Amino acid sequence: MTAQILDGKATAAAIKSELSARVAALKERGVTPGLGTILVGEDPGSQKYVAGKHRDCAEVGIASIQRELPATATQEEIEAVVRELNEDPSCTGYIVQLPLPRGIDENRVLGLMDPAKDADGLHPTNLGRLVLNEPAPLPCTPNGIITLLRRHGVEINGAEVVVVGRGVTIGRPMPLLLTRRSENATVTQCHTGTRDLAAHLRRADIVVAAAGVPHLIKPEDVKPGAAVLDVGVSRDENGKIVGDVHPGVREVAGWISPNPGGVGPMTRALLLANVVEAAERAAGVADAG
Ligand SMILES: Nc1nc(=O)c2c([nH]1)NC[C@@H]1CN(c3ccc(C(=O)N[C@@H](CCC(=O)O)C(=O)O)cc3)C=[N+]21
Repeated sequence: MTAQILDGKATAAAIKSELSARVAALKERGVTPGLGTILVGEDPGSQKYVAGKHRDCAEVGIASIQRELPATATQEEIEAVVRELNEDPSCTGYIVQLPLPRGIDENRVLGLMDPAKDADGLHPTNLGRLVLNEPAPLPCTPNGIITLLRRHGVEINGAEVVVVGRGVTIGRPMPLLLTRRSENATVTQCHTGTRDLAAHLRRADIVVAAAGVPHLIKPEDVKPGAAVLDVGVSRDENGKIVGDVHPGVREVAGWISPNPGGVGPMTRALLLANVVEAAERAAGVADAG
């Protein structure tokens, strides 16, 4: 038995086509959603991700606002661009591409963003709203993972989920989404301090592997039929993506997300969804999430 594929590329394409229709409806009311990106430094990976986000925008009719600063930019220079996008009415949502260069206080920069324009769902106010069960833009990767599972009919309600990793973009918010009443999963969070990762993995119906450790999840540790989401992005010596999930897991799991082609495209699609939703809310469109 080989696992069925959680096809992030196809699912993201479907979401983008739904978003295109919502963008067209906004434009008829005279509103064009605009996504801003703030990129600091010349990291080729980050440049590639940001370029991908603007390509997605063009696809669904969202305007692109790109701000680039050199790696030597100061805290004040970065904060000035944040203030500029807060004030810019054509920018309905934006992200600060992470990580920022060493020496920059990342949390301070994120805290200065207008929470109503936070397309990543990582502003402290929005993370707080999530904890308090109040409506807020949702963190894109965790939201993408849940959307990917739902659209493939994988049962989340009552499932035992193991999240591996405790990073701010995935590991920490993922359990917050999964334990909402609408998801109703039981979550175990594992991390580098976990004594016996394999013991937890063996009981999991769903594994979210977001540790950034190549091939951490081994076939012998996965429960047959489980859904396994490979979120890790490491690179081998040729620059090829190596995920957190060992290729042998395909023979044991019931569902697996390829990497690339799984969670990455979903992250980008749900980012666009946050931008469209924020523009709808600002335009007073009912039912904006
Ligand atoms: N403020 C902020 N928000 C982010 O969402 C954010 C960030 N900073 N910093 C970096 C990470 C990384 N990230 C990716 C998104 C999509 C793909 C993606 O679409 N990947 C393609 C393949 C790309 C390739 O081949 O390199 C795929 O998985 O199929 C990858 C990585 C968003 N991040």
